[in-house]
Amino acid sequence: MNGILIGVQFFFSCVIGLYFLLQLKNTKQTKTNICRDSDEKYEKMQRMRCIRLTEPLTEKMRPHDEADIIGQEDGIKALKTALCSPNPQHILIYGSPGVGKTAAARIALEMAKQCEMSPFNSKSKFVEIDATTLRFDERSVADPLMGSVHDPIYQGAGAYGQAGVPQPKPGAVTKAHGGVLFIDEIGELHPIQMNKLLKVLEDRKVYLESAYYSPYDENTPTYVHDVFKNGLPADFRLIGATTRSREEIPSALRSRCVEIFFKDLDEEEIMKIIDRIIAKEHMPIEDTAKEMITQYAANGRDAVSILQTAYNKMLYEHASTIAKTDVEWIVKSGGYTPALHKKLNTGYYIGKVNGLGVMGHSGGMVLEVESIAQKVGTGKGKVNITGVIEEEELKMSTSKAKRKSMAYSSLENVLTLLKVKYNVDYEDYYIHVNYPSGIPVDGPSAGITMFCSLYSALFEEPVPGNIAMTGEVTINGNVYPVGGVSEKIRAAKKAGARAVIIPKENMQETFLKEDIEIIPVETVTEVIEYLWDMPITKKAENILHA
Ligand SMILES: Nc1ncnc2c1ncn2[C@@H]1O[C@H](COP(=O)(O)OP(=O)(O)OP(=O)(O)O)[C@@H](O)[C@H]1O
Repeated sequence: MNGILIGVQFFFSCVIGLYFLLQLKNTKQTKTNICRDSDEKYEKMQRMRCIRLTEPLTEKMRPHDEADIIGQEDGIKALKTALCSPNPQHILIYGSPGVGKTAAARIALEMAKQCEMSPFNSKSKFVEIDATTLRFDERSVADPLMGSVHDPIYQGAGAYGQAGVPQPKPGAVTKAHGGVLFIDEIGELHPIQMNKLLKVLEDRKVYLESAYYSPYDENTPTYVHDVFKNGLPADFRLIGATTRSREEIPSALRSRCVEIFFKDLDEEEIMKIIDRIIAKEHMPIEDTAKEMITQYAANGRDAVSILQTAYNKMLYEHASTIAKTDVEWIVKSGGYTPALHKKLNTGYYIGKVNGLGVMGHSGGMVLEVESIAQKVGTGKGKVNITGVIEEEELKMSTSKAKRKSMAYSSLENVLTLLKVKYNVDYEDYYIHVNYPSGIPVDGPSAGITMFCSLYSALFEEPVPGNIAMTGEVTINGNVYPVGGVSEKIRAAKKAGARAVIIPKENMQETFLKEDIEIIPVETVTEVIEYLWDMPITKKAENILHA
């Protein structure tokens, strides 16, 4: 009996021994396979690292210091003011694509690092992230912005996974600790991500959560306990860039940031960007080709890209210089459209006046208005207006409302003013006011232009073609202040205006240094006196009773 038992025991011992021997062999085999696979992949990666294409021109020509950024002097000054101080502020940059927002933000941090009183130092990082690539994940399994926790259920057989310990993964807010977090297209952040970001800006740390974490678990390393107890550090300054308008950005974010506007680049500025590249890269190019690029490039990135294609074409065709025909071919095949830059002329026109407007990020622009007025008999008149927005939809937090466009209301105000103060009964006239630019006009600032245009048409008073104006007109003939006057003055100057009429309340000391005559006015009477150099009532009476 004993012999049988010993035999059975021996048999099972052999089976168990064999089992473990096989397991050991398998493990060794798997390890060998993994090592072989890893070696092959490592070698492949090293081979890939040896392959390098040449650096694209856009990378090579990335601005490296303040002087390299063209046309954004005001924006850079504002960035420096906000960042180079003992107490740097969060910043929001508005502007069209490719006008230097990212480049300026990078340079601003470098400048702040040189600043003695700045809390930034040589180790301060610039962490760049694009909000359009940040997917919102309700379970926060992977959150590259805030950071996430890899719970044991997702970790598989890793060391933390086997020990059942949740593993914190820092996000961009922690990686940017002590430096700048740059979020491109910040307006595209999901509202929940935006709220989380606002909380981090306030706490200057980020708290992570996990159902797998237990403060009493002795297996959990001290680092993980510390993260769950005290949060991950996230003390950074935010620079958000957006191509959206101010109204589209949540006010909670805006109120925590300094808002800076980057303007669109004009032909002269695009030319400076081109000249900088040509000088650095020693590119041979015809002057007419350069001029054509400035007409078609909507921003700095476009200019660099057109130039690079033209240069490649020249090399490919073994030509000796970039010709205008090369650029013509590129703009045609690339579907580029030319930018319209209105130039004023010095003639005198009846019914034609230069107004000024502000469009999105493009800054100020000259908007022409033309009017005709024909007497058609008592009560037989008609008033037409074209080229303006007729109706506007207003979105309020709880409801939507429609209202007549401000340009429409301006026309009604002007007609009332002409009737009451200047005895012009518009019901007796066929009147047509037109904004020919193709850009729908809205806003009260069209008032003064409409008034002068109609006045000129009614009283046949020619208006100088090199004067521009902006201002709201009331039914009593007062000129009220409007927005965007600095941009409008800049646009008038660029268009070659001799003088700009603005509301007196908008007048600033800095305008006196501008290389253009600024005429501040409080009433339309002052405008008329300036334009036609004689007291209005007398002249109007002369014409009306002729
Ligand atoms: N104002 C400028 N001065 C000089 N170069 C510029 C300017 N704007 C753009 N560029 C050129 O275009 C490239 C792209 O600019 P950048 O990425 O800074 O633009 P951005 O405004 O951040 O655009 P996006 O909103 O598309 O990210 C730069 O590397 C530079 O070569």
